[in-house]
Amino acid sequence: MRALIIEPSPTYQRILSRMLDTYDFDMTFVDSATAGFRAMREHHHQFVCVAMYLPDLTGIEFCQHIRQGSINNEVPIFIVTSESNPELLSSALTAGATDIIRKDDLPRLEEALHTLIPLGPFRYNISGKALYLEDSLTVANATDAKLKRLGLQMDHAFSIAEAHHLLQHNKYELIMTDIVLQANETGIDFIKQLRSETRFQQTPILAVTSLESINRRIQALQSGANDYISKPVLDEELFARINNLISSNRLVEQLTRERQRLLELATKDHLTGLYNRHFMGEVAKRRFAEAYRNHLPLSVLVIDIDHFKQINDQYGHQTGDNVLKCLAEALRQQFNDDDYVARFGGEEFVVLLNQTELEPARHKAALLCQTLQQLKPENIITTVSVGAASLNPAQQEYFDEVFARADKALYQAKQNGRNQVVALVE
Ligand SMILES: Nc1nc2c(ncn2[C@@H]2O[C@H](COP(=O)(O)OP(=O)(O)OP(=O)(O)O)[C@@H](O)[C@H]2O)c(=O)[nH]1
Repeated sequence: MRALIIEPSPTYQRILSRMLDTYDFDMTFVDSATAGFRAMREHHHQFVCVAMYLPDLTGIEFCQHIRQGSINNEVPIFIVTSESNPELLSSALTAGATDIIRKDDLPRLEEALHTLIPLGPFRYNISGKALYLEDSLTVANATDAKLKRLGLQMDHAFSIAEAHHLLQHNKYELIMTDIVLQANETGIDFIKQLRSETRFQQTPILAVTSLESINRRIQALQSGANDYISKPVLDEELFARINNLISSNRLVEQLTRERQRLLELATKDHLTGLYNRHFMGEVAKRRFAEAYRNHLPLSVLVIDIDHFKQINDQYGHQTGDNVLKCLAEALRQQFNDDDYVARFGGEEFVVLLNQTELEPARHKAALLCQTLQQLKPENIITTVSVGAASLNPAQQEYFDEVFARADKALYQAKQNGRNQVVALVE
């Protein structure tokens, strides 16, 4: 952040320097209007303090020159003066001074800065990249300079094809597009194309339109632009609109992530990442109603690790946890995406086998027993017992009933010596 202080008095230069030091400004001190103009041509300053009486001009004349010129003509200018003549002070404001700060009331400058800082681009916490589709290099370069001040890097595309090419290789926080382009292309087409792709549905799009074309602006918004800005573009308006777009999008992204995290917490078992018992219950309700309604087969496997207590006792709880995680991963890989695998608690897992009759379910479970026996998680031979049961198409059965039958089958598998499958019809 740069500040320009035009003050002929070394004493006041020192006072202002001390005061502004806390703001981390890059301060330039000069003692005449001529040197002030030169400094403004050399660098972009975020605000200017100018004394009322300078060796070459008055502060009021300095203001007039800046406001009527083309270099940083919207910069906030504070006239710092001991002058109390109301007419003179009023003419300073008319000339374009942002505010008058009396030298016996310098803390007011700090207050003014506090209200000013929210207006400047430096208050925006923006970073990342923007893409600008614009067929004029001059306009693109000018915009690039503005976006840099805001903290955004800009890639420029002359055509829609070029923009798509850049989009394939870069991630953009913001896409800006001019509406009228060359070769019969329009920004409206580009916006529509972007919005038809899932990955760009959330990306903020800012349309740049000419001031008079109200229809174009409406069309841009209807096509999916989030906002528009009219040419000639005012810096502060551009900064504010870009900031709004990017920060709202970040908020949406943050909420989506948070929602996803809460969903995971509510539906997943934290140790294995498999679905938890609660979620399985909810899914099972829907699956059973659907299967019954459409006369589709549905099976349930209840899987329990054999002698898991011994593993814990012999190798410790942490090793026991690792065995659970390893078996859970194997279960996840063993079944289709359409089958739900859940950790029901402790060392017990449940699988909902979609559109599967009892015999294929039993067969899958037998293969699973073999696979897990060979897995040797943590170098420990681990086996499982499995109970299988299926929805009886003759009766309207619910998950609880089929689960109870599979659990009974599991009990029999344990009784029969473990490491085996028992399937129960009734
Ligand atoms: N490491 C670990 N152990 C668990 C966890 N949840 C439950 N257990 C242990 O799992 C063991 C289950 O023991 P039991 O119900 O007696 O069953 P088992 O030793 O597998 O014997 P069978 O089922 O009859 O073959 C207990 O020692 C529990 O402490 C867990 O999250 N991590």
